[in-house]
Amino acid sequence: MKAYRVGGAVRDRLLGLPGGDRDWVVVGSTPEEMVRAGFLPVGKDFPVFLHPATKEEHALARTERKTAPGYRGFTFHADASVTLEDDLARRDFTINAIAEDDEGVLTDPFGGRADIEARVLRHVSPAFAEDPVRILRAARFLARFAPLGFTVAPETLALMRGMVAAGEVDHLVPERVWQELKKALEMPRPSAAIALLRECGALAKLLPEVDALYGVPQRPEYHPEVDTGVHVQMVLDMAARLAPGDALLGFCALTHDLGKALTPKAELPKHIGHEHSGVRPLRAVCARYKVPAEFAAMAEIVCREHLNVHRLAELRPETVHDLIARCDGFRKPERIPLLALACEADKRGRLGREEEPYPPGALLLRLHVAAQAISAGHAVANGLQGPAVGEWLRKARIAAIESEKHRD
Ligand SMILES: Nc1ncnc2c1ncn2[C@@H]1O[C@H](COP(=O)(O)OP(=O)(O)OP(=O)(O)O)[C@@H](O)[C@H]1O
Repeated sequence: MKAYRVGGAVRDRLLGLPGGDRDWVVVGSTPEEMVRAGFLPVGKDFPVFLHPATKEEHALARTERKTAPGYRGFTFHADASVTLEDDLARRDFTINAIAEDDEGVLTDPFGGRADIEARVLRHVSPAFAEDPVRILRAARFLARFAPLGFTVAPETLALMRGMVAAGEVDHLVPERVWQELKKALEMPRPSAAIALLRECGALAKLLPEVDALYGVPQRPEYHPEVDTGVHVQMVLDMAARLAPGDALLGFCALTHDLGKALTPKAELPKHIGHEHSGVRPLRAVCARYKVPAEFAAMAEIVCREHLNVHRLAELRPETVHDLIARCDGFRKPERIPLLALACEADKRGRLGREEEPYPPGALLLRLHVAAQAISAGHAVANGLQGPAVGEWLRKARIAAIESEKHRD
């Protein structure tokens, strides 16, 4: 038996990025032999084992055969006769289909190294079209590597378009879409993922609410980029810049303006009430992909409140209090910094406004901290009970917001 490093670890090293030896492929072995050698079996669908000492994943070299539509319709074949090249041939992108042995010798039958140098994401073989998840993986890898100059090979984009046209993405299960989308939102340039999904037609199928934002104009004095889809892409990248790797913020950025696609044509380029009309499509997205509850709740807060936060300095203290209360920001204080960041990303995700400061963000944090410092314990200490506690608390918090607002 012989083990080779494969996949992301080899790719990242060739790109000069840090990363460990995570994944291995084992050639010329059988499951029984792996177990005899002390490896721990972990794979449900195909033979994957953990190294007894390093706990790194070792998969038996395998081939795969498509048996049904969708990403689940595969049968795998793994025995001692499967070669390294066979295994690399079933992988998604050439840059992920390079193996390295213990002496550092590379096996690269599909030109992965050349594509790393040329910064190209290219599919390994036409079998790419058999698994629609790969469309989402392409989007995720582009969101990750676009800052390094990567683009998608034209023939890969054409293949992806063909897959979408053939209805392949209709077979994707929601969990898998969400998992990949969430990962894309953790990457440094999530806009590249959304743009690629749009280019191949997958966005219209998977997230029609987002796709519908392209071509919707906004007032140029507020939005020099004009197009709402372009704005959302800019907000996504600004969010990734403000809080790298934060998918929750990324999801808020992606969905904050969904209401703008619903503005009646006669009202354009104004979008009066979009913060309310956006809630319905947002809920539809969350239901479709079983988005985690806190993602759904936070995205709804950002959708509803972003205009209020932008004009926070003009709001009366009781209005600020009620805004924080609507976010449940006294019981879940971590929501308020996130709201502030999302609103900052919205304001700075505009053409030519990227480096502008965002004073409402810091103000919201200050007012929240001041109000949060007053607790029910203070009311009880003052001898209050029952509903009087809540009333006292609201008044005391409003007063705290007022005095904090006038502090400087
Ligand atoms: N759906 C798929 N189709 C084809 N090959 C795949 C697929 N999923 C994973 N692979 C292969 O398995 C390897 C490991 O997959 P994984 O999802 O861990 O990504 P990775 O390339 O290691 O990147 P990361 O650094 O994000 O882990 C990939 O590099 C690729 O060769």
